[in-house]
Amino acid sequence: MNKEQLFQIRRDLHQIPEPGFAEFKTQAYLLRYIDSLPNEYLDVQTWETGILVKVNGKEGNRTYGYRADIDGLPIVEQTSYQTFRSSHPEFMHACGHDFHMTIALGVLTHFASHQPTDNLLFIFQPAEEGPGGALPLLQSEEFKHWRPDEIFALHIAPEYKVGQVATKPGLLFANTSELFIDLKGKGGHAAYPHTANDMVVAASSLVTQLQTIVARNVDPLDSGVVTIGVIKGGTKQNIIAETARIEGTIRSLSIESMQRIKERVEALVKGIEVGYECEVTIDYGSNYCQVYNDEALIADFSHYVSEWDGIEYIHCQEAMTGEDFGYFLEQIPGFMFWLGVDSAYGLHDARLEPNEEAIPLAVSLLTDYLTKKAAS
Ligand SMILES: CC(=O)N[C@@H](CCC[C@H](N)C(=O)O)C(=O)O
Repeated sequence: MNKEQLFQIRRDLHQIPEPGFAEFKTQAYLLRYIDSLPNEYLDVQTWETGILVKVNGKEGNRTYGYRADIDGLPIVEQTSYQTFRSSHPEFMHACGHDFHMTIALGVLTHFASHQPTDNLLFIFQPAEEGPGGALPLLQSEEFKHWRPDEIFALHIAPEYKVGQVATKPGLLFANTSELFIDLKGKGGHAAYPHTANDMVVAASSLVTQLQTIVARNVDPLDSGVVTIGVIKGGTKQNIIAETARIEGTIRSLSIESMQRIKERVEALVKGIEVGYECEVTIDYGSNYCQVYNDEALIADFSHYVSEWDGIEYIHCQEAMTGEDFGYFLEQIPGFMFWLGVDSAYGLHDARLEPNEEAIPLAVSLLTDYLTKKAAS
């Protein structure tokens, strides 16, 4: 498959970003492409809006899994793309899942006509950005039936150059928990604040207090994040808001800090209830466990990458990003790595423009890596 074909696939997918578990057009596109491949060695199953493709090896003693996530983000695209901008105005592939899928299809295309010795499993997984497709997929009969012995995945990294690959043994990504807080008070006329109970004021105070948790309650030698991405409340400038909602995410490197942060959120919320005479409910949404790379497999992969012409291997630090791929790694030995795509704008930025040259490079690297793995 040449690089223009890969770029075209990426651009097609870029135009149809969809929410988690609603990746209908994406699934249809992927299935159409997979159906067009030689199918002598392939078996295909769908699971929800995801797809599992098994390449049956000549001997098939082991199975190596490669996972690509397929959902988009609720971001209004602001890239300079003229011809392949998102056709879903409120959604964008701003986390590189269009790259992840294209690379998986590129590698799959090779193995559809070059039968490996062992089996390969390509996993197109929904809902990585939330509520999380990995855990229910792992529990599904479809996955159990083809469960791999080893598994890996990549994530694009705007901060690295094309040709750089970065990862580390052990902890790579943080534990995460979503955070949704609903506040209910008493609405009223803007001119009579003493008769009402203003949830805009209560929510504002809570957001400020939440920012003290990492600074004052998390061990400075550990790491934590409390980010509030959304604050909503009120209906009109001269009406006191009866309700407000705060949406955010909590991150920690250790499980103990996650527990501690949640205890502090709950304590601060109790204070708001008393102080502002309102009712507050907390919902932690979906939680992802850490991404923990298998040490022996990273030693093997880093050695392999370092020997590969045109790729620089970087031993990176852990990051506070989250990934439900961590659930695969809890059960199956494997690893995740960053793939450099050299964008001036980062992940979850409406202007993210990853360099497409990273796609053919990753396809060659992984095709070669899997050829060696599945033949050894
Ligand atoms: C790689 C990446 O950006 N992953 C997302 C995962 C989201 C987890 C969950 N929805 C949350 O917000 O806690 C990330 O934001 O790190």
